[in-house]
Amino acid sequence: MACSSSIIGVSSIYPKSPSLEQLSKKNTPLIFPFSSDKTHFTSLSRLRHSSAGVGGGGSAFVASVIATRNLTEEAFTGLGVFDEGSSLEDDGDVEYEDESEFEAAIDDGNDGDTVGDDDELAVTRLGLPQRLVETLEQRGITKLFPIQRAVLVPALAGRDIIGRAKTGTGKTLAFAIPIIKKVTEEDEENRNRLAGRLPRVLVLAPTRELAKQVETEIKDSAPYLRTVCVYGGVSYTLQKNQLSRGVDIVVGTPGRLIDLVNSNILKLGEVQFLVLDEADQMLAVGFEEDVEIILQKLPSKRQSMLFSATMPNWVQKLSRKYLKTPLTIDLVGDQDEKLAEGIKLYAIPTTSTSKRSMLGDLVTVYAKGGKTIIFTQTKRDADEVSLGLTSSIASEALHGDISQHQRERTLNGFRQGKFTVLVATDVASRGLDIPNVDLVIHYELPNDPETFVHRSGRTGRAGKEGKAILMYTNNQRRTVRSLEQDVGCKFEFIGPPAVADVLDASAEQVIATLSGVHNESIEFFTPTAQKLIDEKGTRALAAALAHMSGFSQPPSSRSLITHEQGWTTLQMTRESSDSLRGYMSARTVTGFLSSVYATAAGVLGKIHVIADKKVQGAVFDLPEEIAKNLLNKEMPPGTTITKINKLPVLEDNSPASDFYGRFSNRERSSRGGGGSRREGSSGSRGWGNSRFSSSDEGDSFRRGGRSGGRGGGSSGGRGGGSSWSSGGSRSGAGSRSGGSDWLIGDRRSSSSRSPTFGNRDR
Ligand SMILES: Nc1ncnc2c1ncn2[C@@H]1O[C@H](COP(=O)(O)OP(=O)(O)OP(=O)(O)O)[C@@H](O)[C@H]1O
Repeated sequence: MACSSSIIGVSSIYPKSPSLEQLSKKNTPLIFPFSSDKTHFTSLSRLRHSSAGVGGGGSAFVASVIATRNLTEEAFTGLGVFDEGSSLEDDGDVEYEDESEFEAAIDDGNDGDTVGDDDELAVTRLGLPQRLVETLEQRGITKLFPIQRAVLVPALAGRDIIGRAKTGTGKTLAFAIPIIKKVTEEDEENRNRLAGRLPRVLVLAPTRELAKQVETEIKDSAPYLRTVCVYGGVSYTLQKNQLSRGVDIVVGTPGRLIDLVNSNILKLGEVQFLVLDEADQMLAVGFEEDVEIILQKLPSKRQSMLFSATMPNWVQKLSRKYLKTPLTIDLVGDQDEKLAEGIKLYAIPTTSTSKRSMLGDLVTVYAKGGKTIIFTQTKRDADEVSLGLTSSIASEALHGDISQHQRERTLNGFRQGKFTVLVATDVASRGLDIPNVDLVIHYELPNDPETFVHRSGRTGRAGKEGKAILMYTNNQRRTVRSLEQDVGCKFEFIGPPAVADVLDASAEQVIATLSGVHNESIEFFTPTAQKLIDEKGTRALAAALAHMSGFSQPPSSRSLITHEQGWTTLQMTRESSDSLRGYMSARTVTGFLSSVYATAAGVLGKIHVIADKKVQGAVFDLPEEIAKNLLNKEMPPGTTITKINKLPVLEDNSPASDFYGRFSNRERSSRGGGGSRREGSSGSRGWGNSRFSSSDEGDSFRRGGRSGGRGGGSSGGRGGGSSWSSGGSRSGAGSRSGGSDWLIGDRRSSSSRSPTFGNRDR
């Protein structure tokens, strides 16, 4: 089987596209080493034809022009017009001493005719079948995204491909477009293809939701082809009938596919194209055995494409065994930044009591009425968080204990905007494409950086903007910093939303809600409204707005530290000339309060010292009334006490810790939960190791249980898969394993059921 492979590095796109002919030559080792230390819009890579390569020796240079840091027009610059006639040899055997020399040559040589030409990505200019172009355009897809452009030429040339790109950058169409083109053209040549035809394309996806999504994307792009989606949890009969009527493309999860093959309902003998989507996730949900069984049943003469966020050992083995001289197209590579651009990241310190109470306010202020996905670690938390929110914001839970039918209804309802907050376990973190999700909240730290990337990637898709908020507890601070390093991102550290911001955002949302009220209803209420305005003026409308926002009662004060209602956070600072200058501590605050207002000292809540060494100060909580009294007292000269709306940066006096979500190895081992069906032995917290996702997904639903079975088949130490690309900050301790709540039985959530902020009564 195949042994050598070729790599197209970070967004390696050519000033002149390699020709179909060239890319179809299976032994051409096209090596595009990508540099990690450069802006990828300008970084260049050297292409060196090995002696075994076509074109016989010599060397040429090829630009690695773009990065998928974002999907701006700039990102597309330099892709070059799709040109089947051009070839790498056209660049000649010119040696350049360094990249800048080559860059200059590229600039000179291009004369602006290939670089930066918007039209070069236009779907109308790619030689695609007219029917496909029309449906793509109807869907608003007029230009290819980078991964699609990068895959198109080699895929059309028949190359096997391993692909990787950031979340939401269009990987589905990257494989779908060339396959649809080929299948469509084959049909145009052979108009007598019989009804009852056997599938020519097989797409494997790790979850039902993903399989359905891929099916939809393909059906929407090529409604004239027969595409059937098969997955467990629903009746065979419909799928059987659909298959028996003849099919071009089958998309499915491995478990149900095997069942259909074994019962002779699905025949794979004519499959020409295989796609393995989210291959590493197949491993994480225990599908490796099933996948291999299916691959062994496929005709050996076929084209295969494999998309995977990481390359754990199993995926590497799979590609070596079942792919022929694959071309690797890696648009992420060693880039520091693993997240799709356009996602603004926030981190907020919380406690187990405050996190739930501030959730509603975070959604109100940061999503502003748009769609939000909240990720929890456990199904129980997903249920509880959703239930807790529902009193103020319409929300639904999504996890593996919910029936397939209900899961589909929930997802559809969320897509259609029937409710705005989805609370999900990591079942929804991979691949789900829900348009216009404005906000992702990590209610708990993910189990590893990669889960963080996938969860966050549910927003900011297809070049749009989005926000993600990470909730963490004080002793997870170090992990948050590690996450920044691992993912190559920067968090803006925020505090709980201020009352004024929540009120403003609520009012804005109410205004948006009002614009959706039907005219007939408005007419019905107009006489009463007129009467109220005559009697009370604008206060009548203000009262209605307050009530609709959930604030019939005045918002009560709450702590900026714990978010608890009825508390006020005050700040105490001392002038440096003060005779007591020196280190400010909790004891200093208590002592001071005892001397000026003993009652306050007796009921003091949390105290934190301000981190800035230039400021001698601390913040502390007092019950609302006591705080008011204290503020009315005269202070000794040099000391100031004020009410604050935003926390300053505080000293971290908690013990350092370094672990990811609750079920990262490290934490779970401390609770002795070693009985996971998937024990990750990989030594890295980072990218590229075997993944043992916390996902409670996959056909574990289908099989009605999660014990043993295939997941546990390969015992113990499966880890240590080599990372996808070397270098970077990938080391670290404690890869997670397992992590779904079946591992911990009936653990109760530690979160309290504290009400949401203020006296919201919705
Ligand atoms: N060329 C394009 N122009 C406009 N929209 C596009 C284009 N290609 C894909 N899209 C849209 O972008 C969205 C994201 O695509 P897709 O789900 O394939 O991303 P992905 O890379 O597979 O993401 P993930 O890694 O999260 O699974 C989809 O809604 C898709 O329809």
